[in-house]
Amino acid sequence: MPFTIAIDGPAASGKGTIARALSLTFGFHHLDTGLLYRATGAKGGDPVAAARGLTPEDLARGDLRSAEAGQAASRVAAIPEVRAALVVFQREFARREPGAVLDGRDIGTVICPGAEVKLFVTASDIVRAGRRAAELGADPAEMLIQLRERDARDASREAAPMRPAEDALLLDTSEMTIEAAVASAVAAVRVGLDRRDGAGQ
Ligand SMILES: Nc1ncnc2c1ncn2[C@@H]1O[C@H](COP(=O)(O)OP(=O)(O)O)[C@@H](O)[C@H]1O
Ligand SMILES: Nc1ccn([C@@H]2O[C@H](COP(=O)(O)OP(=O)(O)O)[C@@H](O)[C@H]2O)c(=O)n1
Repeated sequence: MPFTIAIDGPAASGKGTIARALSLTFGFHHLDTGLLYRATGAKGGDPVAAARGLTPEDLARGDLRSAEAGQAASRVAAIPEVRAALVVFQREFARREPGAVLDGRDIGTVICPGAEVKLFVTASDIVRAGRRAAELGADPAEMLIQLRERDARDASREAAPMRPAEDALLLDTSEMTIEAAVASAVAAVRVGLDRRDGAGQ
């Protein structure tokens, strides 16, 4: 049986860092679902057609990590038909053997409500803006304005708004090192794996 880990949370909270570490630790596949929205926004033109026609080359573009691509992603991500076009690919990915880690905004609530482990990763907006500014070489104050705008849009949209699933474990990394945050996530996944293995016996 495949094992699915859903990781959601606001911008620059550490989702991708944790997801990559879990995929390495457990040998699971990893999908950064934000890239699907970033690539859709970066294509330009009709966003619904862009989402329906996404190719591996679109996802490999070098400019998808920029702050501008993040803002464009958040705008197209509010369109229900864009989200609908990306559901099947994500759900199929989530069932890959031996397991999969998906990170985004609606993984635990909409894409994989039955995921074996769900984490909602947060950090204060000032900490997140500082981390993203350091990563991109940008101004922290400007980054804070952008992250707040994007988080507000992501949380208030009607289609699959960003929110923790009821059964998600909340992980506030504001005062955690990467190592500590990863260790907490690894421990949560071990509990989930033990539960699955126990139930299967
Ligand atoms: N616990 C942490 N402490 C310090 N820096 C972190 C921590 N978690 C992530 N980072 C750094 O913050 C930035 C954003 O992390 P990332 O995993 O890309 O977030 P997300 O996927 O949620 O946008 C990266 O530069 C990453 O190295
Ligand atoms: N599952 C997802 C993933 C991303 N997104 C959207 O895509 C944008 C970019 O996501 P991302 O995960 O790459 O952004 P960061 O958290 O890395 O800054 C988000 O602001 C959301 O608007 C979404 O709506 N649903």
